[in-house]
Amino acid sequence: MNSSTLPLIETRTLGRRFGQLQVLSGFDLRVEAGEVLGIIGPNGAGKSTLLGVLGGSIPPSTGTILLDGSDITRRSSHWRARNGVATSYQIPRPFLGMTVMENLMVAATFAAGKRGRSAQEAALGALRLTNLTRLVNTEANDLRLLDRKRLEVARALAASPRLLLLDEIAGGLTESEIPELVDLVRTVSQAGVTVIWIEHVVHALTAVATRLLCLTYGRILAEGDPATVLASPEVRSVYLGIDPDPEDFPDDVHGAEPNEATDAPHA
Ligand SMILES: Nc1ncnc2c1ncn2[C@@H]1O[C@H](COP(=O)(O)OP(=O)(O)OP(=O)(O)O)[C@@H](O)[C@H]1O
Repeated sequence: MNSSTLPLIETRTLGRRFGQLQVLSGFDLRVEAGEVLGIIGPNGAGKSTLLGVLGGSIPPSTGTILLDGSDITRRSSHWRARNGVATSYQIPRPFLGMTVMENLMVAATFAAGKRGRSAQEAALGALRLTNLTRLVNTEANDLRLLDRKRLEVARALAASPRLLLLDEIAGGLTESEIPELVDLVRTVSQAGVTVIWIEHVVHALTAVATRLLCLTYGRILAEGDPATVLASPEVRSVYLGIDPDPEDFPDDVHGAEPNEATDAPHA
């Protein structure tokens, strides 16, 4: 088959069970190169499990994962990091006593398996993309949270990924910092990296996502363009905690956040 017709990543009947709990079930996903796919869903919907399965830290119980058409289901997270799939987590875990550049060199060398000049170029590229050049000699310990988040994304980018998985990276940021984070994700996307971003800060996702998917009980409740997904009665009810009757709630829901009164998550 012509590789240009293949999605960058695809899952077929993916499932993951923890004991008696079926967290993901019959999960089929196709993500094309260049997309920014946003994923929302209530607490416990299976979002982080899905990201872990895609990134290789959680083996699936059933199903298949294809990267560019090749089966990577049994490949480790280490292998995936070196072959185009990188993950950035909510809680930054840099080496606190090292500078920004040292952290990126470690990521490029050990996580990505690059050497010498290639490692240095990857680290410098990640620095530029994440706007951290000004802080190159600052110890991670001294970075404010937003810059630690940048560094976390930069460490993932040092592996030169084609697919970047973002797990609730807006967590802990102030409302005024969110636009900068959105700009960061947009810049990464414009550099040619495909992004899958799980997030509870819905307006951050809608600012940059080309497609939104709402997960509940490990299944797709709705997917499509962000405005349509957020307007869907099921998503309004299950995730946003809004009465599905649009007559009662005519306001635009683009800025809506999950309703804390439901089992929906924190913003
Ligand atoms: N290692 C594990 N062992 C047992 N159960 C787990 C494990 N990891 C996740 N679960 C359970 O699987 C379900 C889905 O968890 P997951 O973290 O994927 O949800 P989520 O949608 O990311 O939730 P949140 O929005 O709260 O982060 C939850 O009920 C969780 O308790």
